[in-house]
Amino acid sequence: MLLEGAPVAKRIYSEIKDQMIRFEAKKPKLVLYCSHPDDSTQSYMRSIVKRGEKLDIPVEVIEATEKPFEQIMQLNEDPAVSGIMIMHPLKGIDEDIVIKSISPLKDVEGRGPTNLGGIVMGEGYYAPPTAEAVIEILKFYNIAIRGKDITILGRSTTVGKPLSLLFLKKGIDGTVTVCHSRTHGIQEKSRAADILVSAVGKTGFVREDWVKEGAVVIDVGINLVDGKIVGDVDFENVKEKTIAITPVPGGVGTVTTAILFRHLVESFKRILDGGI
Ligand SMILES: Nc1nc(=O)c2c([nH]1)NC[C@@H]1CN(c3ccc(C(=O)N[C@@H](CCC(=O)O)C(=O)O)cc3)C=[N+]21
Repeated sequence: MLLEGAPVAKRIYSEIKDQMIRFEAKKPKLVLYCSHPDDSTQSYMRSIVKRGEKLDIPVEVIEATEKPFEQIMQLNEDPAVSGIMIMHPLKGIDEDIVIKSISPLKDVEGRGPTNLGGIVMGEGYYAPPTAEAVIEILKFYNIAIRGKDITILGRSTTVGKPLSLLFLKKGIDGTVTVCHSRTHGIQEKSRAADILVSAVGKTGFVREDWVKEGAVVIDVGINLVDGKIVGDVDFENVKEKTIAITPVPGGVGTVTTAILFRHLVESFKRILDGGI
């Protein structure tokens, strides 16, 4: 089975549109805060802006000045702003400090300590959209997670670490192994997985001999090769061994953007309800 992101994203966007109707004239706004964005960041920003146009949701790009802290405080206090994304990397600015200064209510990418900590406690506002997209896809296609052996390749703050905690949540109940560059026997640990998630950022990282027969493979990798997007998984060879696999492009990435906008609308509702 090919786990395409489009039908998952479509359902999320239709839920968003239903909610937008109820808001009438009022609208959420997303701010993309950047400093000299690189090619890959610019391409992501363009695709978010385009999606905003489709949904009739304003997306504003703001360039960092020499006073980032003041800028973020102003965005935190502005009731017209529902969500703030700090585009990575922020060149010439300490990104960690800027991230920590976003109001947790507007941190729609779940990058700050309050939202990240919330995942451990099981009651966070926003989990990182890419991590959430993985769970969303598995649920959409009715792939059982409870009690399964899951191996995650990569321990990033945006995917590997938060995703491991989402898999551990009560009601999801996976058993997780997280591998990284210092892991011994990474191939064996990958081969042991019922569900293998790759979030490494290296083309061709997962080969067919890394995958158990009948496994589910989720490719989170977004690698630019000759201007084209390619995942971490050697798709053509690996797919023969799987019962289900995500394509790149058209898989997890498609759902990520949808979840980002879902968080934005949630934030808008919270702020309307006086949650700010
Ligand atoms: N705060 C922050 N969050 C990020 O998530 C983030 C970032 N900064 N900085 C840059 C990197 C790079 N990145 C991309 C994501 C999607 C595409 C992309 O091309 N996506 C396709 C779909 C890809 C697919 O279908 O798999 C699209 O949106 O149409 C490119 C690049 C995000 N990043």
